[in-house]
Order: sequence, then C-alpha cells, then structure tokens
Amino acid sequence: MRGTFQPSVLHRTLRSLCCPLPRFRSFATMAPMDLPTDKRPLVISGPSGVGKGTLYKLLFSRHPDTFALSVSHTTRGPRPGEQPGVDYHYVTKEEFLKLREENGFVESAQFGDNLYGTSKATIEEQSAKGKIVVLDIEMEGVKQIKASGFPARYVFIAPPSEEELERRLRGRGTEKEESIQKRLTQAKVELAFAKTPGVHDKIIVNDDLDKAYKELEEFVYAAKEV
Ligand SMILES: Nc1ncnc2c1ncn2[C@@H]1O[C@H](COP(=O)(O)OP(=O)(O)OP(=O)(O)O)[C@@H](O)[C@H]1O
Repeated sequence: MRGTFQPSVLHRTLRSLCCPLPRFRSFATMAPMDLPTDKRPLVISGPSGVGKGTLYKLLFSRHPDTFALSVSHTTRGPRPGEQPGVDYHYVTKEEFLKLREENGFVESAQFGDNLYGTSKATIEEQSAKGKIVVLDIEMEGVKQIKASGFPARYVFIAPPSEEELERRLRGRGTEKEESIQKRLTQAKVELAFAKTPGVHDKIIVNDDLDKAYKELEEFVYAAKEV
C-alpha cells in the first residue's frame, strides 16, 4: 500500500539478506566503462555559447578521475579568484616566447595584448597520470594542433541553429551586446570551417542536452581508434 513503505525497513532487510548497504551504494554509483581504450587527448571546439563547457563538465562529473582539462599558459595576470596551475599557468612574455621558440606549445594565440597557449608538457604530464586530457580550443588552435601532427581526437559541438546559439549566449548572461555580436560573427566562420571534410572525427549537434551528452560519451568510449 502506498505511504506505508519505510526505506529503513528495506535497508535492514537487504542487509540481513546479503551484503552491507555501502556495497550496494558503491555499486549503484559506480560509473561504467571508466577507462576509454583510446587515450588520445580530446580536442573539443565549437562556437562560443554552444555548450562545450556544459558537455565536458558532465563528462567529468559522471566519470570522476578519468579526465583532466588542459590548463593553458598565459601572459596575462591572474584575475581575482583565479589560481595559478588551476585556471592558467601564468608566465612572463619572455618565458612564453622562449617556450614557443623551443616548440613547446601545440597551439598558441594572441588575444589583445596577451599570449595564450597549450604546452606539450602540460598535456604529457596529465597523460602520464593516466588521464584523458580535454582541450577546449577555438578554431585557429584546432588548425595548429592538426598541422603539428599531435595525436588527438577532434570533436566539434554545433548548435541546432544560429538563432538557438544566440538565445544561449544571451541566456547565459555573461556577455555584453558587443561581445555577443562578435561571437555570433565568429560562429558563422567556425560553422563553415567545421564543414571541411576530415577536420573533425565527430560532430555533435547540441540540441537536446541528454542526447548530445550520450553521443559524446559514446564517442569517447568507442573501442576503436579513429
Ligand atoms: N542542450 C542545451 N540546451 C539548452 N541550453 C544549453 C544546452 N547546452 C548548453 N546550454 C546552455 O547554453 C549556455 C552556454 O553553454 P556553455 O557555457 O557550456 O557554452 P560554451 O560553448 O562552453 O561557451 P564558451 O566557449 O563561451 O565558454 C549555458 O547557459 C548553458 O546552460
């Protein structure tokens, strides 16, 4: 009869029947297939506001300890609340240029007066710990990594439509009008680039979030190297 069910009674019964409750708990929360066979870093790109961060954060939370987000180098100073080694590796311009000369970056770019880059050492350090490194990279970075021959898998996240992308960018509430317009203009360029055959191993349209997440997870855990 509804309303008379007592969880504690069920727990006691289960305990008395076989194993202790904590073992049930750990079994129930254990993420399946936690070690992808393909260990190459995952390069995730797509227009601003399409949901890249939303998707890979889901991947991290559902598979704890499996992935590591690549931490970029930058010559800009830390903003309040940012932590060195967590948000960025903060370096001087001289240090950055020296590392770039030594071919230490898989990709680098200048935004405003500041330089940004993903170092090979950062990726290798995380890979050596057994992590699948995830790089959230914009289009020019993707081109550079591809050109460098660095082994990686490439996933492009596409919006269901440009109108929906604009809705998400506005809905996020993080950008001023000028920035929204810039991002939408850039989105057109990125969407056109994504049509180039052979650039991405997987294109996921992030319409329904659950469905897009499943596609990402399936791709990441696919047994075969592409
Ligand atoms: N499938 C979805 N349906 C509806 N809204 C979504 C979906 N996926 C993400 N969003 C929302 O869209 C907004 C942008 O998502 P997110 O910040 O993850 O984008 P992003 O691609 O990482 O952007 P950026 O490159 O600027 O960091 C967020 O408010 C997020 O909650």
